[in-house]
Amino acid sequence: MIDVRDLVYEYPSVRALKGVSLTVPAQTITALVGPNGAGKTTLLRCLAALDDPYSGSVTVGGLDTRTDPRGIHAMLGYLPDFFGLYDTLSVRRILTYTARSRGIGSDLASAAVDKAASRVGLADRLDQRAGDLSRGLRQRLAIAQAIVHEPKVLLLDEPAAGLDPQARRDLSALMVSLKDGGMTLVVSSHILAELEDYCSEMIIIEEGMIVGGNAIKVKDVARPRYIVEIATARADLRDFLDARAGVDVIEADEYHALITHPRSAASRARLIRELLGAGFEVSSFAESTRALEDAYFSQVGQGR
Ligand SMILES: Nc1ncnc2c1ncn2[C@@H]1O[C@H](COP(=O)(O)OP(=O)(O)OP(=O)(O)O)[C@@H](O)[C@H]1O
Repeated sequence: MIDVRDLVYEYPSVRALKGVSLTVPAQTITALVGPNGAGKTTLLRCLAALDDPYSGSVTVGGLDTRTDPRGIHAMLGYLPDFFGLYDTLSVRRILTYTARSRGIGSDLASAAVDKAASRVGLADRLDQRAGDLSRGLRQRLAIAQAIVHEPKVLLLDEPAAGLDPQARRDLSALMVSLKDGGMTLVVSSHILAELEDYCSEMIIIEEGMIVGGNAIKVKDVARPRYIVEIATARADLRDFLDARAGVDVIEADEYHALITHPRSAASRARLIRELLGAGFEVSSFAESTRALEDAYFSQVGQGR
């Protein structure tokens, strides 16, 4: 659905994107993560055809951002990291205004408003003033604005920032339901721990480049990640694991290793037996519940 090739973007004083290439499959949720200043917002703005690249190309649904920005605006919704709402207006009026400014005719606007409000769970608040909504509901209203024209692609820049845990959980469920309804979502976030609740791919960006060159599959059900810990240091832990069939070592030091391994109790038991047989004092062998964070921290900062 989205295809980015060798994208370079420059502000007057800084090259913010240094040759980014990526693809985003249709009807998926891709998380865009990385440290402050990595280039996430710049990339999202280029995907949304709001900024023109210095070189390279971006296509969304087969349209090129340079040659058909308006076509892309029609098929795409964008929630910026800082958004404003007309606090004195009702939810209905705000959404109606957005629908009309998106070119939806007056005869269809009311149905579009009702649909967008109900998709984000605001159907019973249409007559409430935006200024009276909680932060979580304001975020939902801003997302409703971004989807009122039923885009195929939705870009969300830090949508979870400042939300409490319940509102973040609701937001995750909302994103999944939008994806299930056919949308393709790209979401930038700093909150790694919750990405696994909703996204299927993670792209790490650092200093304007995609780390590792590829998206990371968030949930690989067949090959989960395990953390192996040993009580006494062994410099050969990585080499030993590397040599085992079916094991991929993501990171390792003398005391622990993060590995991927087939989800089979028998093969896990065999690996533990082999470790013990080779004199490794295994103190723990557990599935990593923070697989994304592990993957993120094993990748970010390596190039420095
Ligand atoms: N309008 C601008 N003018 C000049 N430089 C900018 C501008 N906007 C961003 N930059 C610079 O471009 C780089 C990428 O910024 P960007 O906002 O895309 O990063 P980010 O990953 O979204 O950061 P954050 O997580 O803090 O929002 C940074 O070095 C930033 O200082």
